Amino acid sequence: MTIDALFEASDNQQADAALSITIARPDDWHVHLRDGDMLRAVLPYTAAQFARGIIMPNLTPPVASVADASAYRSRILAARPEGSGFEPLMTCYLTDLTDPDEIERGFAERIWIAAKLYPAGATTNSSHGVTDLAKITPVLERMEKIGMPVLIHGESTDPDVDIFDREDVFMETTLLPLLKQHQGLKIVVEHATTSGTVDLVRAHAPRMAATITPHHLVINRTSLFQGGLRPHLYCLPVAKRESHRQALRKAVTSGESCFMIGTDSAPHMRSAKQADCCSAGVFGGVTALQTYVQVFDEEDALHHFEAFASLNGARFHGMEPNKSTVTLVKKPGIAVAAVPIGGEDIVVFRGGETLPWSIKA
Ligand SMILES: NC(=O)N[C@@H](CC(=O)O)C(=O)O
Ligand SMILES: [Zn+2]
Ligand SMILES: [Zn+2]
Repeated sequence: MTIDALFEASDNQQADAALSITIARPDDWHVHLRDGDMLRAVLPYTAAQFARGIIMPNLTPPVASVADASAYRSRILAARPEGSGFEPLMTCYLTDLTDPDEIERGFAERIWIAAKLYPAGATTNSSHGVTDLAKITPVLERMEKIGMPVLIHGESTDPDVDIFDREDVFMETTLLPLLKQHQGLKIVVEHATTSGTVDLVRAHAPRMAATITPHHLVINRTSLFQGGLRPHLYCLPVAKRESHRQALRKAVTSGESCFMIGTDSAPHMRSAKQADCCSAGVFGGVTALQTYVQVFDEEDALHHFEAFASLNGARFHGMEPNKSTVTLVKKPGIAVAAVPIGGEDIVVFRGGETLPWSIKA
């Protein structure tokens, strides 16, 4: 990693010094690429930022077998822009009916590298998720045995639990017992949003880790209501109060190896967001690295950026960091405001805004 003053000729031909940082190319350990036209529209943005990505399996129907995952992987590879070496890392969607032998076969054949646990009804396309953890005990035992991580959307699905408490309640009522029951199981808490969650993850590292999104580092729950209701900032888990955002910023910039990038870039058509019942998901893939590096800069922690962005996730998943690099420059840039699909579009998180950091072309 190098942190430098980069000299570039500016418009008026004077040499301006801009802060820059060069790191091993990052990976995105949690991304939704969808399928079909949407896949083809959004993949180039993720492939421009990241070398590899853990692809979420919540399609309809879900990616729940070796054959499904293998076919989906081929569709992603076929949708890559020309010359892109982006590598999709597949996951299996756990259901009440998941077969431990199928799980092991996909892992042994390197078709998938992890399984995704959605409590049924917790989030977008989770209706086929697990209704009761007891139903997948043999699956989790097998995963523990073969060293295959489970990636968890950690929110309680009890309708009586306040939406802002669902993550903490899940950790208390479901994750703690799970940790006890499966003491060797590797667990990633996806899109952590509370101070309680990051503390829990720290306490159980290194077999436990967490992904943290760019949006949860820059918005809090008040942002959702800034001047009116902001559907494009609505995702699950919903953004929490400011003290939690501060705890997340501390966690990612701390240098601790249990925290890694996971954009949770989750595209939905504008019409699905600006609707009577807005779909959950923030499309952050286009501005992810610009946002993350800005946070590290603001927290005076650029020296810890490469660990979070490019090393911690690879180490957790037993992979080498990428050999290629990316350079980010503290030079204002404007990302596209929306990505068109057919006659419609998908609104980009922080798109159209002037961001203080850019990716060097
Ligand atoms: N994060 C979200 O709000 N939505 C995700 C699902 C998920 O990751 O929970 C999606 O698929 O749209
Ligand atoms: Zn989720
Ligand atoms: Zn997600």
